[in-house]
Amino acid sequence: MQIAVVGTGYVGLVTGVCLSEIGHDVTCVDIDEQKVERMRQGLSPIYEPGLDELMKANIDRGRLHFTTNHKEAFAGAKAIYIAVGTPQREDGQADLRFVEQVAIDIASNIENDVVVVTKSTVPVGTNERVQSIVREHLKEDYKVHSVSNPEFLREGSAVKDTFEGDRIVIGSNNEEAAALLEEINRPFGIEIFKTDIRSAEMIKYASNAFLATKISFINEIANLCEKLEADVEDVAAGMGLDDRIGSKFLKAGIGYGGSCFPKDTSALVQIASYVQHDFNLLKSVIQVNGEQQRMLVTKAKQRFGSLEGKRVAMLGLAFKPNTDDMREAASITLAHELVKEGATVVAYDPIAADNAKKLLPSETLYVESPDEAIAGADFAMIVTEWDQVKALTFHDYIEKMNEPIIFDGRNCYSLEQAAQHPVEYYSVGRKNITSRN
Ligand SMILES: NC(=O)C1=CN([C@@H]2O[C@H](COP(=O)(O)OP(=O)(O)OC[C@H]3O[C@@H](n4cnc5c(N)ncnc54)[C@H](O)[C@@H]3O)[C@@H](O)[C@H]2O)C=CC1
Ligand SMILES: O=C(O)[C@H]1O[C@H](OP(=O)(O)OP(=O)(O)OC[C@H]2O[C@@H](n3ccc(=O)[nH]c3=O)[C@H](O)[C@@H]2O)[C@H](O)[C@@H](O)[C@@H]1O
Repeated sequence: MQIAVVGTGYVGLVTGVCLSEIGHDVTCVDIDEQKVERMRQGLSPIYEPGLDELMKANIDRGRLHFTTNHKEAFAGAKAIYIAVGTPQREDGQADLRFVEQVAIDIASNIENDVVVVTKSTVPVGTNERVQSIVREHLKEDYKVHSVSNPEFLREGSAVKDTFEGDRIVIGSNNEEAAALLEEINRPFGIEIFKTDIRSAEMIKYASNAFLATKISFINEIANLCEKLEADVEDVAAGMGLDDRIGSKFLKAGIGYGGSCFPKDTSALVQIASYVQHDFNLLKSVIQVNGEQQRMLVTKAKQRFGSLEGKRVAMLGLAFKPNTDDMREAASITLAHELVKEGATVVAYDPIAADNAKKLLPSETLYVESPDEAIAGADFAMIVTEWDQVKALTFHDYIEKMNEPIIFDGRNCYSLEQAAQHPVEYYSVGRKNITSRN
């Protein structure tokens, strides 16, 4: 089937590429000319394992095209996917400017009936608004129906998640439009869950809010474990054995970052407030996360008193491994706090360093390897659990650092290992190892 995808970020590009892989003829359109030029050559503008190969293969098969021209992209398309950003506005609301612009782009450029599929994460009621905007701006009488088809992929495993997702949600108030979406998605072989438009929109926010809640919950338990001398890794493992709880998303750490949990939790608090609902639970989840993101600096200040003049190895910058995405990464808060306290930050990340340069303090120094980062450092902070970071041994820290003092925000090492070495090791929700001889 002929399909157009508007927006080629993490979601749009992965969606477009995967739809072409299952046999559809896909044209991706973006307003960013440089990006489109790169993609035409088979080069992905984002780091996502497996994406480049699929992109090249489908360009070669003639099933995947890129353009900056909306009319060209929409010509003959039966479905047009909206996958543009819905960033957070200052007041916490989702900014729908880009989605609304695409609705106008669709109305101005289509020359046949279409189903408009919203992949972007949008507040309840937005699909109906998109449909009205398109219909309002149409110059000819084409049939246009909206379908909500929220996306659940994770960055870093986006391609795998698209082919092996747990469900595909189709929210529609029109049977024909829903049937078209089912037909498009059937080759994925993933369970399809059909519902009305508003419930589909809510499923996306509720899912992200629930996962964020799980993370803040385990982080609060971790903070309690530290005070009560329990071990959060064992607590999470013991809890996770209960099927009703499940073991996933119970990893304590320095809080959630990324382009979605922070913005979607704030947006849901705002959505609730429009209907005079005070979403207290979610407000606490957000507050706990803010405190958790600063936790490593709090611990370092407790240990040293002043951080003035300290050289800090910051190991990992991205909000999680396998992505170059720096949006809402804890490293941003941590680096700014460290510089404010008078410390020098020496940062390492295998792929996010270029993106980080726009967000971290200008005083930050960047190095090419974890070894260079820890060389001569007064303490190390593990922010992202990259394999390259986990490959550092306690022997490396002892040999290369000024003092082997490690604040691990991701619980990368076992306490048993730490206890066998003359290091100071502070992790999350576990006892401190401070027996240095
Ligand atoms: N990043 C993620 O892992 C996930 C994101 N989402 C949601 O998907 C949506 C997209 O997110 P990302 O892919 O991260 O966004 P992004 O910000 O990486 O990419 C958006 C793209 O849309 C393009 N664009 C903006 N206006 C346009 C227009 N009028 N015509 C053509 N292109 C236009 C931009 O140039 C940009 O390339 C958001 O609503 C997000 O919440 C949902 C699930 C996962
Ligand atoms: O709406 C979205 O954009 C996406 O948001 C998340 O995906 P993503 O942000 O890519 O990454 P996750 O793997 O969920 O991690 C988010 C953050 O939570 C943290 N996290 C995750 C799991 C955990 O147990 N503990 C924990 O601290 C990670 O370190 C990271 O900072 C969801 O997992 C996706 O289903 C969703 O589609």
